[in-house]
Amino acid sequence: MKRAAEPGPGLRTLWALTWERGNGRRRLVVLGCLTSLLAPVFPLLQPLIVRDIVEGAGAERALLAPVLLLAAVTLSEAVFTGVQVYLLKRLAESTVVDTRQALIRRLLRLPVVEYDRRRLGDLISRLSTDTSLLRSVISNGVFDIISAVLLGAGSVVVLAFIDPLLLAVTLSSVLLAAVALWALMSSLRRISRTAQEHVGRMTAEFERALHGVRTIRVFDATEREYARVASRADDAYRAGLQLSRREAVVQPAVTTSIQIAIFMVLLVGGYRVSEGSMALGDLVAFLLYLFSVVLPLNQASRAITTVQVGLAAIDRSAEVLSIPTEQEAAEAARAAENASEARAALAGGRLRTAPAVITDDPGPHPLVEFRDVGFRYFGGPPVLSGTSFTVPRGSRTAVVGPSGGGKSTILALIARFYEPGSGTIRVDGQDIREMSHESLRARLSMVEQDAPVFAGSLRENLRLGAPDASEDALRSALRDVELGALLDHPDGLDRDLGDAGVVLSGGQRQRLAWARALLHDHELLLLDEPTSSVDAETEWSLQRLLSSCGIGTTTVMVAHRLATVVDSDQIIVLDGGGVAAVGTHESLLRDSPLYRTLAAYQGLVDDRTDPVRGLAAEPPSRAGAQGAYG
Ligand SMILES: Nc1ncnc2c1ncn2[C@@H]1O[C@H](COP(=O)(O)OP(=O)(O)OP(=O)(O)O)[C@@H](O)[C@H]1O
Repeated sequence: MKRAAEPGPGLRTLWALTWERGNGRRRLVVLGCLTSLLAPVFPLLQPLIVRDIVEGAGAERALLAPVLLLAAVTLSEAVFTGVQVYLLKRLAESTVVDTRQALIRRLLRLPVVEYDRRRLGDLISRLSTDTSLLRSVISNGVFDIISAVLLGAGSVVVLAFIDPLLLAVTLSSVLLAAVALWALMSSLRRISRTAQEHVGRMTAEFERALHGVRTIRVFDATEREYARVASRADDAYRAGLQLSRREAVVQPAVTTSIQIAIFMVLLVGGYRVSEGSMALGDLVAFLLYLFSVVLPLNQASRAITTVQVGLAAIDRSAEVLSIPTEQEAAEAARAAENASEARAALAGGRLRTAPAVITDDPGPHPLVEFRDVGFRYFGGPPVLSGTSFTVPRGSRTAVVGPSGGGKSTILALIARFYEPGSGTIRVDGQDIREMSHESLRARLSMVEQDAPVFAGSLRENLRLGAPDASEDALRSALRDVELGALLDHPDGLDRDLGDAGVVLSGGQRQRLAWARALLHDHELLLLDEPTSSVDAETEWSLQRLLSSCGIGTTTVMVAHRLATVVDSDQIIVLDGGGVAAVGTHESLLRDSPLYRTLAAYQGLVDDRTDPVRGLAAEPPSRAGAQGAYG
């Protein structure tokens, strides 16, 4: 993996972002280049005209023509600069918006494991802060450097014609400035990248603090959280200081060497004019050209800073843009697997011609099938190993077991948020790796454990998975989940639910998630503890709703409270990363010691011993009480 502060291929990415990705922008890039090439023409012409005027005044020639020419050139330069600024700003804005959209597109499509691994605040800062820096690279950076280099080079050529000796004197001190600039350039990008990474971490810490602001208040942790975020701000400040120290050395070095160059020209040139070996007009022109050499140096030093800071930001954007999307990662994995299968087949003397279609049993397929599935989260211990079970079509299947046993993981694997490490998952007889994520998910609906509600209106939340649902359908879905009272609010479906649905209670949020899931067309409903935040009465009505969901709907429900799943068609008991037992409530009570223990702990049966684990022989008698087993 690339080291954090290592400069990446920023210029190449900049080229890709401005040119390769934007057909409509190419015209702007060409015009930007042309204007940058032409911009030095004006300051190169002006000193020549001034020299004519000075010499004409000395020789008492008519001055009107050169003065008018000077005025025309100066005016044209002003207009030209206006056009150039507009073109470059437009190019910059258009590149920034495209890059932002590309980042958003990718950031919303990364494999779920990437969100687990990364800090969300850092991803957000790449989208906001880093793309803003990209703007200045284009509008004030790269093209300024082109103009400055051309103007400097052009001036040097003209200076060589006017007075080579004076030029040699000048260049010796300008060289000092160039060396100082080079020194600045080499370290700037690395330090900028570090500074931007610190800003990313600061944003991530801040996002964490805002996310849990109530918990932080209750635990009186505001000061400590402030210290965490502030220390990240301090890190960014220190990197900024490092940058400033370098600039503090380089900027005066550049300015001083420029001053020395001017003094030298005045001294040597003045002396030569006084002794008659140089015309006054030449000295004036020389001085003006000298400004054309040294001013671009200053301009270049600012532009180089901008470009280096911006390139560091582009590196960070490029890093995100190079992460494969969920679909790309799956395709790459599939291609690698096919290649290795083909190699193995070739080595064995046969070549597979078609993907293996899996049908051990010719009868109707179960809707979901896990066969020997093994899975571990990135870098973690195994969560599932050799897990096999089937979910018959139209059935209500429950998954129960100890907390942390992998119940939610099973739902995440069915929804293909993660790829299994081994084994196969099939939906409707087809290996889900052979399906696109979209086509798989088009068959699913889900109520997640923490039932996220999105900032926005009630209507927007309901329409998330059913954008075409009618108003009546939305209202009736709300009534189905006992949320009809929300419609009494004066804003009705337009009611704003606040950030993460803060205006709703926990139970209301969960019921809203139910309504959203039911509105989305689905064959398979995945429910992850979908009644954990609702009262007993609502729980009962949601269960009834589930029963009346319609023939053809298959549900897989993770549950802690066994009371909610006793009438399931089958209950899968997970333990130790595998399936400990499968059956109905009654058969499991009879055959599965673990299930009997869970049921006893929740007061569903009167079994006062724990035959499996030898735990306390007195489980809480309260129905629904939850202990170590959920
Ligand atoms: N995104 C993740 N990254 C790393 N490890 C994870 C992740 N999600 C879950 N785990 C780990 O995987 C294991 C199984 O988690 P999972 O959420 O599937 O259990 P569960 O049976 O649903 O638990 P609970 O009943 O408490 O909700 C746990 O040890 C958990 O720490």
